[in-house]
Amino acid sequence: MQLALAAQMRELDRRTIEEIGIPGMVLMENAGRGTVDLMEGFLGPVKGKTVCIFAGPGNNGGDGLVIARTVHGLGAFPFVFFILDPEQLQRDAALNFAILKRLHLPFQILDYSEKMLTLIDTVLTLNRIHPMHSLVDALFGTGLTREVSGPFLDVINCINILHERHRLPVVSVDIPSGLDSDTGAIHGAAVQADLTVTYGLPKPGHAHHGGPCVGRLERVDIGIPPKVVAQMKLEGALLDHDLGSLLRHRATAAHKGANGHLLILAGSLGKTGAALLCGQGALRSGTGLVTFAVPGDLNPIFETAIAESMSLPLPASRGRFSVEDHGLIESAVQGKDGMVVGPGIGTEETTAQLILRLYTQNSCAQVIDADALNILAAHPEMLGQPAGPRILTPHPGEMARLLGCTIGEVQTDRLAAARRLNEIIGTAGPPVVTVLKGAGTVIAAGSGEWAINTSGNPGMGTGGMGDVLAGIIGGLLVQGYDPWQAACLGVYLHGLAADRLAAEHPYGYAASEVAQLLPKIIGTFIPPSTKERPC
Ligand SMILES: NC(=O)C1=CN([C@@H]2O[C@H](COP(=O)(O)OP(=O)(O)OC[C@H]3O[C@@H](n4cnc5c(N)ncnc54)[C@H](O)[C@@H]3O)[C@@H](O)[C@H]2O)[C@H](O)CC1
Ligand SMILES: [K+]
Repeated sequence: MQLALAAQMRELDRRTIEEIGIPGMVLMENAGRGTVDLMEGFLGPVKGKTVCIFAGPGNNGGDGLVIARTVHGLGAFPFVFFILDPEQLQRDAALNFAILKRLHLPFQILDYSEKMLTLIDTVLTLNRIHPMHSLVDALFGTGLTREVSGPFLDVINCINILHERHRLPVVSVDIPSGLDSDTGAIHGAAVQADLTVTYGLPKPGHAHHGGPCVGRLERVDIGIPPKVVAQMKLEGALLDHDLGSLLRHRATAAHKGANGHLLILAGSLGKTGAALLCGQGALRSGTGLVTFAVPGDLNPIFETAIAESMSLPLPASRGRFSVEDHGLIESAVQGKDGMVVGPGIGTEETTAQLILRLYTQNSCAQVIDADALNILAAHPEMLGQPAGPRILTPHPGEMARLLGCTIGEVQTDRLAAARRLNEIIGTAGPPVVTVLKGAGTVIAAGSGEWAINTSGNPGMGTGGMGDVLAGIIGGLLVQGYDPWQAACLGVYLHGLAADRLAAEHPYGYAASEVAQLLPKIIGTFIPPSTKERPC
């Protein structure tokens, strides 16, 4: 499913209205009526119930007025709270306010002196007269431009009190008010919705940071012609179930050599587990062959740990990787289809020199994770010299070190952070993809595409989860998926496996279980392969 930034949504509106000729009132009418259909589908019929609409100063408020009129037509009792003087409303919203007045639908203007308790009492009184169907948050949509304050802040807090303390259902129009539709940042306070109904296309703010305010997300087609959307060449997308169509099922005659060979440079004394989890992720993603290049003294561990893999002991590396083994690794890379570099390797100087040489001299596609990222962060001058395709998989802390900023700055606009790293590495050279992990993992390609993941859950915040992800992405890479596809599929499938485990084990699960479950998750996307008839 494509995603639209606020500015892109406004441009879609403009083209639809000015170039195609569909009036904005039609779009607003479709938005409001479509929202009521979904409200009834989610919360039951509105007939005989109260619906309180909180209307803001723009078109989001205008949508709320269409909703008020629509539920009234269905036998409900709408009550509109305006936060600012509705006589100031413009264009389509003003037209809908004029209609509301002609229909004598009840409304109240919450002047600045209004105390939250008065508003709460009013709503609870209405709830006693006709039971509340829902509170409709039509304060702000894609037009939010700054911190909410004053009466808007009071009303958002009031809606959340009515939601949390009095259990009144909340429906947000287009996006929960207070949430930035582009970045998912909360500007002061945000409505906690049970249902969010968005228009045209979903926005990044619905998915960033896992969308905790959004509740269930539904979409209304308000009549923007597909041709107008296609002409916009939107680059953003949600990673969702549609992604499964990328997965290829194996030809019956496939053999291990056909499914790629991955070289993993990971592990050091006391951190061999990270390497093994990475290998598990790769093998369970369907990789044909996995070879661990490991410090020689640690090789006995790898000889027995994963029967399906091979290991290459590095003689000069004792307990950690050494640059003296660079030549041996370069020859080991021959015949491999990709590498994963980083899990558990540490950041000793000799290891750092090795990683920097591989990054700037080796043209094989590399997934760069964990300490390899920290090594690059310590040598930012090298970032712009990738010798081949690079997929970087930082968490917010590693990203902050790579960009030389704070974690807070990374989290304020996660898409911008991922794109910034791609720019530093260079978007005109070998393909680069940045995966900024976390709730609502963001993936950005140097070529411009970007995506936000919809799978995953807080249970993933445990050791080894990133190691498994790096292995999955590396495993998909060597099976022939391009860096963008490997990153998107790896992130989505990794989160999906974790969601399945969270459902079965709410108290937690281990990273190795995510790797174990992967084949089953992949299998849900692949039709049972039709067995080729033996000739
Ligand atoms: N194609 C579509 O998606 C359609 C969307 N519709 C709805 O229109 C809104 C966007 O409307 P807009 O008037 O641009 O902005 P908002 O209503 O979101 O914001 C109102 C207004 O408020 C001012 N403002 C911004 N931030 C603050 C703040 N912190 N405090 C106070 N005031 C603030 C600013 O001037 C804004 O303009 C979209 O979300 C949909 O709900 C159409 O109805 C149908 C087509
Ligand atoms: K809203």
